[in-house]
Amino acid sequence: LLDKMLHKIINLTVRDVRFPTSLDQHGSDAMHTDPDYSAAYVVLDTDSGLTGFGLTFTLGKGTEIVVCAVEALARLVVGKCLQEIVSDFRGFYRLLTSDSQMRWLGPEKGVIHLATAAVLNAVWDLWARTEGKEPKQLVSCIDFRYITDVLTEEEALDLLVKAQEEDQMQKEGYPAYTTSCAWLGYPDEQLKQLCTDALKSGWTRFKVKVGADLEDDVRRCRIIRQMIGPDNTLMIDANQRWDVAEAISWVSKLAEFRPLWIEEPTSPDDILGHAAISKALAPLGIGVATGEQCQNRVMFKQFLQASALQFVQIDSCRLGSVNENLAVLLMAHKFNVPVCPHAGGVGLCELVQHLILFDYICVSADLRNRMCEYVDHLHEHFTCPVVIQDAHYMPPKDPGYSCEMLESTVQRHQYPEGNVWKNMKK
Ligand SMILES: C[C@H](O)[C@@H](O)CC(=O)C(=O)O
Ligand SMILES: [Mg+2]
Repeated sequence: LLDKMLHKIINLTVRDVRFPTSLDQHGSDAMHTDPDYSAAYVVLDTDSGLTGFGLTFTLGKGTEIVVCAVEALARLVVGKCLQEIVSDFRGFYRLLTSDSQMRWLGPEKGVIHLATAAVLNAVWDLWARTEGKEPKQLVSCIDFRYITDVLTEEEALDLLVKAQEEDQMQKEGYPAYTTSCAWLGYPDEQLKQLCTDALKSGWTRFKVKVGADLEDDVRRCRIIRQMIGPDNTLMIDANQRWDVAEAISWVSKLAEFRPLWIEEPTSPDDILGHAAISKALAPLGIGVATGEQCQNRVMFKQFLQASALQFVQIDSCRLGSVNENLAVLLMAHKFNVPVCPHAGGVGLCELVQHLILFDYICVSADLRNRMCEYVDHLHEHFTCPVVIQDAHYMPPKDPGYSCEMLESTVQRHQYPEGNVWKNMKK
């Protein structure tokens, strides 16, 4: 019955929801030393009673700006029927990203693109609650504008129908790595304890934050490499801290710990810089990973064309939702570069698990050098939190895009009026 309904969107609400994670240094890195994991949280109500939930991730301050941007987009959404949107999803994506006045705020980058992600994530959630999708329908969601020189609609369809590997995911899940042991602000004792716990729970892949102080990095990488042993996997993440030459020399000094990748060594916009770093570090067996702050599919296209990354880190809230991430997954496949999604934030694990499962089942059918990030924070605030078993993401069972928060959480954490914030000086 739900499939037959038009689901007219009659209301969009957006709220500023913040979690005081900085108090415990969760999520801290060399550039973001005190993040309060936060979200602009969108709810779409329809006349049928079906509700869609979406969010985009922020670090606390400034979430109110994203909320304003979502409010500015609301008039393009409210009054539309879900069927009308999804029957020309590419057109709807363009409507949001190419409004002739608002596109000046981007286009397809920055706050306005984060807002687009929040709204479109809610639309995908709504759609996912109603029905299954065919490859052709999915390809029709992608805006190929600016990327047809590397990927056409026909090619995309061809790539999509080839892979079909669902059973293995249902049984074993998708491999994950953890970042939660080694945020930059954690003292060594905490790092050791978390690492011990993680090893006991079956984790074999670990990411460490680096980039603030070389001596600290050497000490922390030594601790973690000793604890995890020679066969487990280590990655390092500098969150854009260095210039190009500095990145090369700093990472060379950490090469003895055999990191698989250095993540975000320099400005996320510096494609040629990443290419130079990739070239310099290749002989050391260290790849470059980036993407969590890569603005759009066009940047990803150029990163791939320039061989500037060896691991594509898509982000469910930075790009224009599933629509734009589909384009990136397909381009990465074409360039034979593995996708390892970013998930360090609130709700990102919940969202991105869908994208990486889709990538495996419908695009890549390949697990070599592939894993999805996991962070162990704030899952209890979601109605359908991720399920991790033996360091693998198990496929979600509930319909939707998994980012509905408990209403009690939203009320308590709403900024600045929720109880969590009312009495806190921030
Ligand atoms: C500020 C965030 O926690 C960031 O450090 C996350 C990140 O870089 C990652 O998970 O990777
Ligand atoms: Mg990172």
